[in-house]
Amino acid sequence: MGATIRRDEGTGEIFVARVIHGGLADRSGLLRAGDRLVEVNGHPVFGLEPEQIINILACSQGTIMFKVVPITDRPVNNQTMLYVRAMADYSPNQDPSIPCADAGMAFCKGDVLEIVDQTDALWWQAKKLPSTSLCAGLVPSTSLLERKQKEFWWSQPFPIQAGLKTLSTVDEEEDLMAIDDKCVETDEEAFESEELKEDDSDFSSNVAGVYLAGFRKSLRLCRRRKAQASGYGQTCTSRCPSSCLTALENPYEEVVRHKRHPGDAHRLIALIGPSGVGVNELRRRLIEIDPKTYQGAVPHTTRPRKSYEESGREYHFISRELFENMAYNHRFIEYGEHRGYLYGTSIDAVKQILHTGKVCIIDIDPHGIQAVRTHELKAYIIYIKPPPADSMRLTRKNSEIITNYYINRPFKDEDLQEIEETGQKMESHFYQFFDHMIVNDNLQESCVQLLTAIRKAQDEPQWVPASWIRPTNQA
Ligand SMILES: Nc1ncnc2c1ncn2[C@@H]1O[C@H](COP(=O)(O)OP(=O)(O)OP(=O)(O)O)[C@@H](O)[C@H]1O
Repeated sequence: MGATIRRDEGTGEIFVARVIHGGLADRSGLLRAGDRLVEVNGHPVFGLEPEQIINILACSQGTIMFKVVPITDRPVNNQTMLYVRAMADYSPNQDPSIPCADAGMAFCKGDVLEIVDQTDALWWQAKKLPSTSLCAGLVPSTSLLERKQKEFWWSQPFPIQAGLKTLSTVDEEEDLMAIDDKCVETDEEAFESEELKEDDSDFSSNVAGVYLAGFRKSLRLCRRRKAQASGYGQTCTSRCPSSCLTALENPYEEVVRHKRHPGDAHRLIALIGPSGVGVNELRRRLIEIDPKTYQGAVPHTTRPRKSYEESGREYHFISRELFENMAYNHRFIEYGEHRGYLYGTSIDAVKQILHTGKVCIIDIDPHGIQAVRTHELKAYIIYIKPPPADSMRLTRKNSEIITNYYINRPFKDEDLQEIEETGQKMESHFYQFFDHMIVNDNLQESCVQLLTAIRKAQDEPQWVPASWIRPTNQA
């Protein structure tokens, strides 16, 4: 019927506890939360348990008659519409504390919910969007879900701090020894020459005079090692202690429907995915298709400039002191150290491209998420998901992967397995931050999907955090 009842334990009286928005009782307009129930089909209900009253209802046929004493002070519904993105999963069937599991609504991380009633401090009523259902369902309020999350937190098998690792599992020291012993491909000299090779392949493909910056292998290797050494969560915590944890712990994030004004800067496009899935291949192809529209951010480094390099083209070459200063002032989306030099992608390098009217497309790893989900960058985050291992084995037959030890070598089964596992962990921890997902199976199709998603992100209304549109001090 779309209503729940409760018994006042002191007096034995039965009251309508809540009327579900859009349900039968609500549509009839005859029952309100707070009404006192006196009789059901002629049976006095005073002193009965709610279950006994439900039994009377269940055995009734045809018209059901309620005798009620209406509540005198009807609460005025002056609530404004609230839309939130769920940052956690919820299942009413596994929640013993829900007043009525049948009236509950399950949701998953990333779902957008329309909160239609917040009168109850513990149980809100919501619809999942897009929704065709007239009837709302019960969901825990923010404070209740926070409480539940804290209880749940201790039973998590993978707390965020230790949840993810990258393709290699050895620690930094073992790693260097392994390089000396087994893998001559990546000793310093070979690495340098690989960088040179990379210069040929990356920077000579300067389409229409545009250099493809931000694809340097040293930058990608540095990220891989940093993640390996510290774990995504820890790095994140140390870099952005308050904002990051707040976002990870908030069970709901208020969102609004927002369409970019044609005169505004484009939204930053951030690709994320397990190392080796093809994030950079997709990014590179996109820029090559239309370099006048798409561009990568030029990274910063403290390594010395080589004779053929230009500052601001391959990298912004800066001193260690300046780099550390920028890091201290949170000017980097992410940064790390590789072979004694610092590398990073700065917020200003992204803004520089956005100000030219182009679409800036970068790749980030999970600890860069909070740095790009801001009012000024309004990042649209696209998760590049690995296809099932069998399919990957086929499509990657002739492809090569960068690992900690080898610059380019054919994919092995353990790489595919590791990409799949890392992808699963990424999804399970960070799915709520992904605006779109592309399964990178067939490369051509993935490119088309990427182009379409980016166009939609720039030109069609999207759900974005409300703080981006009504910035607060915290945002
Ligand atoms: N759909 C695909 N089909 C076949 N090969 C692919 C596909 N996507 C990517 N590749 C190839 O897989 C290899 C790894 O891709 P890429 O370098 O883009 O990885 P990545 O996700 O950027 O990871 P990392 O930054 O660690 O290198 C490359 O050789 C690339 O050409």
